[in-house]
Amino acid sequence: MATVLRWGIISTGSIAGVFVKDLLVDPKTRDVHDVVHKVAAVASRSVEKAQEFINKNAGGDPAVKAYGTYEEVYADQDVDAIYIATPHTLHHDNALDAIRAKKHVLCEKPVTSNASELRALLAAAKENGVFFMEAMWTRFQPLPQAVMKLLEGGELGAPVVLHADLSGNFDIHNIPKTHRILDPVLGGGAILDLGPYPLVWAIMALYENPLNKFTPPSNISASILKTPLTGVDANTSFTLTFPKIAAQAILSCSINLAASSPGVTIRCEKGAIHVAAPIYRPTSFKVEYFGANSKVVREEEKSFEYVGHGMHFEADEVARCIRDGKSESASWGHNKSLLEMAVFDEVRKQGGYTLPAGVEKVVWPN
Ligand SMILES: NC(=O)C1=CN([C@@H]2O[C@H](COP(=O)(O)OP(=O)(O)OC[C@H]3O[C@@H](n4cnc5c(N)ncnc54)[C@H](OP(=O)(O)O)[C@@H]3O)[C@@H](O)[C@H]2O)C=CC1
Ligand SMILES: O=C1OC[C@@H](O)[C@H](O)[C@H]1O
Repeated sequence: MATVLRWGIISTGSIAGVFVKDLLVDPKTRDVHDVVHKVAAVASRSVEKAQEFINKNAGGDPAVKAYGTYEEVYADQDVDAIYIATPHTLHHDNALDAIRAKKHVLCEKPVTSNASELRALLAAAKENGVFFMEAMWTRFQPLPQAVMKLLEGGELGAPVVLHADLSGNFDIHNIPKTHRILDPVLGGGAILDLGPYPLVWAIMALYENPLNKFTPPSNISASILKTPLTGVDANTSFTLTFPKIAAQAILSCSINLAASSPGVTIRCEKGAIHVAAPIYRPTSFKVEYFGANSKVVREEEKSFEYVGHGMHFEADEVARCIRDGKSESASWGHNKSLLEMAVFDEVRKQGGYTLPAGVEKVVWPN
């Protein structure tokens, strides 16, 4: 018998719609038979919006409850886990409310505004005995897992330099300054919104490399160009050095440029892997194998297809962890989110990007 996980959805924004549609994809289409997902309730700041969202993304299913406050979904006894998809700077408060109501939580990336907020949430999750995970969906998709397996297999030798970029052209001169990508109150800018993706590739390929033994980067160097429109970071680059495996990650993100492809290149001693954009849900990659003098002697292309957008893989992980009584995922556990937030704190510190007073609910260092 498959385990049924009953979800409560917080917010009716664009990614919440994609997530709900993925929850409703039949798990058998991805050869999953042990867990299934049920959308039990949707909460918005307006009950009409919640109902419209259900009509649009869940076929108007009358079994899905529409709420006009987030508190109602936290209190609903028919909800097991909450998916939080509000703007970044609201994640801490929304997740804390859910945790205090003893709900398991899957919280969109970036999990919080800073590492101190995350530490506070993890303490609350422990105290309340609930599962907590950042929605780092890329980590659970088939292609990144195949790339990790290839790197671990050793045929390409050790990874030496990883390049990863995620850019998106948000048309920043023509959108309102209150748009979440531009508004510092909502944690706007490239690093918090797009930065998680180049970073997750560095974590998967370098930090999680078995020879690295989860040794954190010894050095983080960052540079930020802010937009005069609102002062959020428009173009950010950062490098991480992993001394244990003598490897470096060169990472970048921009909100005023289209994505380039390949978005990730992993250069190893005996070959290279090129991952086609978009790096948050890639569907193809190319492997080059080097011969003498590092000349490419063989190339292979791999592609991946599945029904849905790819957010259901992380949802399956949440369902299995909760079924098994776990407090965190082994694949994207608390330490990896903590590393991510520590890197972003450092990048913002070096680049001089501070959020307005009061936006961060717990302020570093704590
Ligand atoms: N995993 C992924 O691929 C993606 C993840 N994300 C992440 O998801 C989060 C939401 O992004 P996205 O869906 O694009 O955002 P949207 O702006 O589309 O939606 C955010 C929703 O949050 C709710 N909300 C609550 N308070 C506020 C507020 N003060 N200002 C604005 N909205 C508010 C609103 O829903 P309501 O009115 O119903 O309460 C709103 O619709 C971000 O943290 C982002 O990083 C975003 C895109 C892709
Ligand atoms: O998570 C995300 O992935 C895709 C981007 O376009 C989006 O802004 C971001 O939040």
